[in-house]
Amino acid sequence: MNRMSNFGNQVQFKVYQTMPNPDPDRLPVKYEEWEALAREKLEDGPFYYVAGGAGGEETMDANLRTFNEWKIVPRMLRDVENRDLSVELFGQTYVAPLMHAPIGVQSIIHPDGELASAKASADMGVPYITSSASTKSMEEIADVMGGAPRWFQLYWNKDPEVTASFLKRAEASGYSAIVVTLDTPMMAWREYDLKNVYLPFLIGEGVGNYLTDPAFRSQLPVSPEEDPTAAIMHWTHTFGNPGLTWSDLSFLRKHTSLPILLKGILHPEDAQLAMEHGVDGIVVSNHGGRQVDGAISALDALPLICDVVQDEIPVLMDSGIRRGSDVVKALALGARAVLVGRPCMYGLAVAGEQGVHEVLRNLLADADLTMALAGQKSIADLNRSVLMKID
Ligand SMILES: Cc1cc2nc3c(=O)[nH]c(=O)nc-3n(C[C@H](O)[C@H](O)[C@H](O)COP(=O)(O)O)c2cc1C
Ligand SMILES: CCCCCCC(=O)C(=O)O
Repeated sequence: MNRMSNFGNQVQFKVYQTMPNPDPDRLPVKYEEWEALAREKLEDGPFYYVAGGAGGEETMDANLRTFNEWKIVPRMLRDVENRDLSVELFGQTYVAPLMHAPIGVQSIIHPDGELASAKASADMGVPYITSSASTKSMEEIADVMGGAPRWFQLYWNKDPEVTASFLKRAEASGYSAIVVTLDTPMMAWREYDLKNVYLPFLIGEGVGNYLTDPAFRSQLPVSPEEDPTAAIMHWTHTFGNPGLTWSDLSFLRKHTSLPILLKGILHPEDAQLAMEHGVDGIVVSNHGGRQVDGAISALDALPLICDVVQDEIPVLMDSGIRRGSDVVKALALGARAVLVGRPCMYGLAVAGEQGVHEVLRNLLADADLTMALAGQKSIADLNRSVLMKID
């Protein structure tokens, strides 16, 4: 039997066993409850850094609302006893179409930070995408994951030597794809962070990958150990590169043989350009509503982009995945896999590695059960006929 088809039953049994005498310390099941507990654990600064969006949060809200506008239309009598949630991407088979989104500065959420999230993902067989802005270095994160699947997310530094060095280090430490985030060459107008006067990078969080990088260090007049403030200031000036254009993509291709995915694509014409420039995949994303307030929701953008891409390269998506039904809807609209962001961070805040593990496990179980009850046994069979849009 496929490994994934057990998740639903495991969770059901656990819930039913604890029903007569609920343990008050039991970890939450509901997304909203994880978020509420995270709110209790974290100070205003870190909590709103995670939970907040750009501007008036119109796009962040739209990300969730558009999932509700699509309805699953279940089918019956289709033998769904054995389900297959596995997915193949770039020649590798993954247990499920779910990945841990790249998330930086996790030390503001839990002292174990990215190491906890990476270990939980590795244990679940869920690929972990290490952020350039991780508190821990990409090598430390790779070390705790053993041979488990991992990708690396690149913030394209102004200094080409640093960008090339990151790509080289990612290959050397066993990352098997590069996700280039294009929507954050600079931080957006984030009202909670401005109100709270909270930017983790300025207190040295999330720069671990840089401080250990030989190319980054070679640009500093003195070492970061001697003058941490100067190192952070140098980072703020070089972190993002708003001057990039499509023709610059050839630089990345020259410096890595790994598959390259572009994250932050929302316009169908950019999807077309991505293919013309030979990229290997696309992540439809508005960064969880954290960058352009007023931008199209990721789920609205997804089918428009899939219509252009026509399965020539894999299209992944994130921004708004909260429950198993969201996973099924995104896949039915053309995504090959989805990335999970804030839910994992609330799990991390509440219970460290165990919390992330529980969030991922529940999400997988929920997706598996939703597939089964909708009469779908393989993600390859999912298509738009499974859904209906209610405006
Ligand atoms: C606290 C936080 C930090 C993030 N850091 C990064 C990052 O370093 N690199 C990146 O590409 N995306 C980053 N993201 C965006 C996520 O990868 C993903 O696009 C987003 O969380 C999806 O939206 P959702 O959380 O609403 O599901 C971050 C998101 C959050 C909440
Ligand atoms: C100076 C911008 C760094 C942003 C890195 C973390 C991130 O992507 C986020 O959304 O927050």
